[in-house]
Amino acid sequence: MADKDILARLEAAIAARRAADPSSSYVASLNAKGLDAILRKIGEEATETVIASKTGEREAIVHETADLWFHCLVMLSWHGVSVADVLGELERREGRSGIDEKASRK
Ligand SMILES: N=c1c2ncn([C@@H]3O[C@H](COP(=O)(O)OP(=O)(O)OP(=O)(O)O)[C@@H](O)[C@H]3O)c2ncn1[C@@H]1O[C@H](COP(=O)(O)O)[C@@H](O)[C@H]1O
Repeated sequence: MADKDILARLEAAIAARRAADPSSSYVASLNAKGLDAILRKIGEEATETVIASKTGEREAIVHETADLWFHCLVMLSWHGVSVADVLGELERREGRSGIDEKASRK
């Protein structure tokens, strides 16, 4: 079972690598290319996650979802939004049915 603190460690690693040498850091190279490059990768990885899910191959689903989550963390870091902000939003929604939430918006 993986350690749930990996998200916090990965967030710290991404923050630390943003200003590194792009020739030795993928995070730095992506940041150097700019937000559009980060968003393109999220789009690619989201598509690959969908394809993996359609194949039903467990290993591919895990691999592509990890790629997607990683690139979302790079995007959050770009905007200075923390993992805690996103986890806090999920926590805020905890226990409230999506059906009820949607009905309350009408
Ligand atoms: N978790 C990851 C991680 N997941 C995926 N990737 C990289 O994401 C890239 C894009 O994945 P693709 O499958 O699309 O590969 P690709 O087609 O070669 O990529 P492109 O040419 O399209 O950019 C690959 O180079 C992967 O190695 C990651 N790179 C880094 N990390 C973490 O980030 C930390 C800092 O990394 P560096 O900035 O490289 O030091 C690392 O210690 C890791 O913990």
